Amino acid sequence: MEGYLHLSNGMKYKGDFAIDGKVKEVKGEIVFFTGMTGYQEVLTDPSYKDQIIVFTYPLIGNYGINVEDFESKQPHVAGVIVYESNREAYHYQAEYSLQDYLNKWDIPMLTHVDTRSIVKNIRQSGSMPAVMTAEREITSNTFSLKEDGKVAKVSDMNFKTYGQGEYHIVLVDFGKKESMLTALLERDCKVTVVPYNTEFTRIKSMQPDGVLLSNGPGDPKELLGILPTIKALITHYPTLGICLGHQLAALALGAETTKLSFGHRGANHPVMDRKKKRVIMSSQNHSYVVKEDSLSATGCKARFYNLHDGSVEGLSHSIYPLQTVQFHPEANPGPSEGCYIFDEFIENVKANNGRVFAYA
Ligand SMILES: NC(=O)CC[C@H](N)C(=O)O
Repeated sequence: MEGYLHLSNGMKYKGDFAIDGKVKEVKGEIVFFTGMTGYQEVLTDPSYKDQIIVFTYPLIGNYGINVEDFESKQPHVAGVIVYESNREAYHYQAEYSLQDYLNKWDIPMLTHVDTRSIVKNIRQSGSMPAVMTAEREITSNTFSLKEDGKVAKVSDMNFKTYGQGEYHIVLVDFGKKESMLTALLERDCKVTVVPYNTEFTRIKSMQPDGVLLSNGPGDPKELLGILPTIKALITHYPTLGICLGHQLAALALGAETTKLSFGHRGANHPVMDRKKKRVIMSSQNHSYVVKEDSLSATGCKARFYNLHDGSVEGLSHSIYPLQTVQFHPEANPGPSEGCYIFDEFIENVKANNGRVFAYA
């Protein structure tokens, strides 16, 4: 069925909705992902909450959707744009085709649009509001987006403990990917997942050996209210911050964040680790970055850099056992070359030996 993608800069693309019935109109910030595979993990990564995602690889869906590679219980994107999508799934583990899976969750997919042209547009105008609809013409006020409150929508508000490992890690859930939990469970941890707004005293009463601040959707500055808790955690426990968790740790220590024009979303972003003097390929999904020139009074130093644009990709701290990364060391999708960050975190946890420190 004929359909349209409208961008707020005035561009319009005609395509086919991959659905037989009625088309649902959706709007969201439009972003693009450059990996050739990994669409299942992308769709179910809560950091993509309410975004419209363009997959740049021209054939998406050929291995279907399986039950093992979900990063959360449901897809979070508002809509999907691909050049061509397989109607059938060709993989022994496939439980659904991509189209059936998206239909099940009432998420529209527009196909046979010129995805290269869309991406060029996003690269020029930046990520922007977009509308997917059956309507050829829309009014400009259709583009107004409500972008706040996404973390509250995706954070699990229940407290749950997983595993029986030696090290007790509290994972603060801003919209976590399952792979982060798995990475800890594989490293002899018991993990308690707590809601994003859990108070410091409650976490302290759980006697953690370390804290993981997870990834999550939206602008980190929306969460200014919880920065005192983040600072208290960083100054009491070995802490690892990933993506949104990295941005929140930086803000809590007095640094600044800013929004990139069109962000980094893909599975082959080269990152320099200045400590190890090596380059790793990384999986990425973010719009915001920590500003390097805001680090001077924070005690943080940029350890990792993105080799495409020089932006900060991770921090270390001169006093606290704090590590943060903007990229995704848990991979899924993408390379796991950065997974040594989890090993370093566990080393910090071991070295601290259950001590509750309290730096001034
Ligand atoms: N994956 C993430 O945690 C993303 C962090 C933040 N929402 C950003 O876009 O920069």
